[in-house]
Amino acid sequence: TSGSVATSPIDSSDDAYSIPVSIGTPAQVLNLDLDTGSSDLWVFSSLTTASEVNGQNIYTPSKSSTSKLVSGATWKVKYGDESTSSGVVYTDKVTVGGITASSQAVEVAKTVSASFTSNSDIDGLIGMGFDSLNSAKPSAVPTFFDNIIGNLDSPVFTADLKHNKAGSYDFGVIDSSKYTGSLTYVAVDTDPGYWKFTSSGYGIGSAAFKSTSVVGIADTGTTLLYLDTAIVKAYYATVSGASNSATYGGWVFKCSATLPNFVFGVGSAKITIPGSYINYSPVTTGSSTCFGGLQDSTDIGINIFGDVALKAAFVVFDGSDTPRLGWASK
Ligand SMILES: Cc1nn(C)c(C)c1CC(=O)Nc1ccccn1
Repeated sequence: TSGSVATSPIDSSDDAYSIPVSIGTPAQVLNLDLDTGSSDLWVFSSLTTASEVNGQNIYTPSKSSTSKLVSGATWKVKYGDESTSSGVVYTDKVTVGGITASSQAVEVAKTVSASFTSNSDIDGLIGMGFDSLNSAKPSAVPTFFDNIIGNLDSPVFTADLKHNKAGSYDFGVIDSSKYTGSLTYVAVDTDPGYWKFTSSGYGIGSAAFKSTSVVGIADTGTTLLYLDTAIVKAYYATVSGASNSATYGGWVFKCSATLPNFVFGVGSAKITIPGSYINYSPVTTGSSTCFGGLQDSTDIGINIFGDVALKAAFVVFDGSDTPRLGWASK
């Protein structure tokens, strides 16, 4: 089988991209953030502390004839930005893009942290990382990709994220109409569980491409592009008035600034991120100071090719016995 689901940015800053996911019988449709940087499928639910629910769609297991409690199982996930959620585990039927996992572990939240409560556009996450990142106890539960991969025509899913418009995630098929040129594949290191790869270098504006290994993760669940200090400083050195602001916790500049393109290498291929994608958003609504879409990864401890980078490319997440990433321009 193969399938495709539209994915839409949740706001004008492309802060996250959601997909409709059907859970249970009859179907309860929730808008989940497909996240290649984590491996828990968790949802706002009828069990979530009422004061922590703020407009999200919820999954009510008791209303589904196919839900089953996984006795004794709990989960607690903590993301790099310190956001958290935790709860218990059910299995139920889950359908994405016409593809069904008949007994998918659905991690039902009993509590979520403030940043999830305040985002009414996201009803949970669907993790598409490797099982080692799954937080369920006493044992990890399989991801949606784990559960469908054996039925897919090809053991892959692809990401075609776009700026300010709907894109798509495809499962089991590589749609060559969605990219230009050819795909360049690079090896993935699945330790500790991310889609971790090595970029072959970078270029800033019209400057010469710098061949250098940049290890990072392809992470659809992270908004921005986070890279090493030297690269980030070199980039913002070309933006007059840019500064690394303690107030705002990162690089800022005048919203009227013209930003250079940023190129990153994948093998011999090059992906160009338009400078406009790096003008992420005003620091506060209406401000003339804007926060950069490229930020320093030092405090994170790993480079993250988040949505700012991914939306400039067509990306194949190849889950074959030797996982790899395919990259193409579009
Ligand atoms: C690792 C990291 N440090 N910092 C500052 C950020 C933003 C990250 C990435 C991150 O937290 N991503 C995330 C958050 C919630 C849900 C899914 N992914």
